[in-house]
Amino acid sequence: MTEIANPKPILLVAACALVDADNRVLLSQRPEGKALAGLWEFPGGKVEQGETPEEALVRELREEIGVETKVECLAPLTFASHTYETFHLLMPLFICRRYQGIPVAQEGQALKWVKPLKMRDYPMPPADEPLIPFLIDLL
Ligand SMILES: Nc1nc2c([nH]c(=O)n2[C@H]2C[C@H](O)[C@@H](COP(=O)(O)OP(=O)(O)OP(=O)(O)O)O2)c(=O)[nH]1
Repeated sequence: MTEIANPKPILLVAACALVDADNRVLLSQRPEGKALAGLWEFPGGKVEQGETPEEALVRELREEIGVETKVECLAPLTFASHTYETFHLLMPLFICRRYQGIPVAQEGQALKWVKPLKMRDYPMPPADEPLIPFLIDLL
C-alpha cells in the first residue's frame, strides 16, 4: 500500500478582496485569542457543509462586516494553498466591487482600507503573502 505523505486535512476557506471606489482593499485584523492574532486578512471564513464558496462569502461578509452582496457579484481572482501546522489551507480569493453598506466590524476586529501597494505594511498570514502581487496587478 502507498504511504499517505501528507495526512493533514484540507481546510476550505473563502476570502474576499472587497474593493472601494479608490481601488483600496478591505483588510480585517484577526482578534486576540485566535490563531494568527493581530495579522491582517481578507474577510471570509470556512466553507460550511452544503455551501458553495460564494454562498459562504455572502454569509461571512454579512456576519463579519455587515455588508450585503450577491453570489453574482463575486468574481474569482486567485487562490492560496498553504500548509499550516495542523491543516492545509485552500483559499479561493474572490474580488467584489458591488456590495451594499459601509463595512462595520461586527466582531470587534479592526478594519482598514489599504492600497495593494501598501499591503506589505500590514503583516498578513503566510498564506496571503503570495496573493498581494495579483491585487497590485489588477488594481
Ligand atoms: N478569512 C481569512 N482566513 C484566512 C486568511 N488567511 C489565512 O491563512 N486564513 C486562515 C485563518 C484560519 O485558520 C482560517 C479561517 O478560518 P476562520 O476565520 O473561519 O476561523 P477562525 O480561525 O477564526 O476560527 P473559528 O473560531 O471561526 O473556528 O483561514 C484570510 O486572508 N482570510
